[in-house]
Amino acid sequence: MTTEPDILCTDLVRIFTAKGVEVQALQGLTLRVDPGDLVAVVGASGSGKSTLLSILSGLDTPTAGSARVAGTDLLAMTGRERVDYQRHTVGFVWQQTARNLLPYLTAVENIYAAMIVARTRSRDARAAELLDLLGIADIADRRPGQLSGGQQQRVAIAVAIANSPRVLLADEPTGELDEATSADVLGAIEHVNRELGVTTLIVTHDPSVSRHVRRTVQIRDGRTSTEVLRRVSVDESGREQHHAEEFAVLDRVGRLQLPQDFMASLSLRDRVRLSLEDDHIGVYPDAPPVRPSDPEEDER
Ligand SMILES: Nc1ncnc2c1ncn2[C@@H]1O[C@H](COP(=O)(O)OP(=O)(O)OP(=O)(O)O)[C@@H](O)[C@H]1O
Repeated sequence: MTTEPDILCTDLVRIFTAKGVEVQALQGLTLRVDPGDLVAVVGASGSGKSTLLSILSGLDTPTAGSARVAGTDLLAMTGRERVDYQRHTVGFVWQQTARNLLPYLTAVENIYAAMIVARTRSRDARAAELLDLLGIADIADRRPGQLSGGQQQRVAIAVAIANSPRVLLADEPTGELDEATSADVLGAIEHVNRELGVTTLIVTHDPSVSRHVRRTVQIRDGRTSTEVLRRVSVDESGREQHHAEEFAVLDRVGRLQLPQDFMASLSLRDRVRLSLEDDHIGVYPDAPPVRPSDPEEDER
């Protein structure tokens, strides 16, 4: 039996029209994230990462395609369902602290505020659990302005998961932090994912995020292009071995993006030759390679 994914985007298209010019921010993006997964979506500026997150968080709707999160069809939500979805099904951590936390409330009051709005019960027990999980009990009574950037993001994570969402979405959660603090905040997200099993998607332009997640999905030109999967195995002498394998993403109709360095090294462009072999598909430059002429062949 296959479980239903917590995030399933199929052929997602988002076109913006600005001053009569159309921009295709997403061009048929396909993405599947299983329950409990921790996935990073990386890509260059303008590749469509924020557009994807706006759709998944219910702030924007796609032009075409389908998107389901934890069983909710994001294209068919009523206004009321959208509010419920944002309060109970997904939690968000944004790059800017001002968007995550209310500046006039303390850390623990911010956590309570999220629970009060969603009418969550057993608030005292939940708040204590979150302070402990995120290691922020000692700063619970400070306001955001009295916290470091890393502490603010830890509080933001606690607020985002206060109502036990199925999915946690983070948009550049380390965008304003230095390297060491970024690693600390990503470690906190990893810890929450492991302890609570909340399905987590982190969108970032920072490739170093891949050290903290099992799966890194690359977006190029509004489509998922490649994926790196990491796993750890233990060898005979008990040593941990880290493995990373890169895959191209194949969509429903068979489209894939070849990695740019592969294309450059074989000068692949416009058109390629394909051949079906027993266990793989060969991709060759359009023009056959020029071989030195065979004298015997020439005589015939
Ligand atoms: N509201 C909008 N109106 C017009 N064009 C938009 C709008 N939002 C995004 N775009 C365009 O869509 C494309 C994808 O933008 P998006 O913000 O999703 O990329 P990104 O990968 O998140 O980039 P960054 O890392 O710089 O935030 C860009 O070309 C952008 O200019």
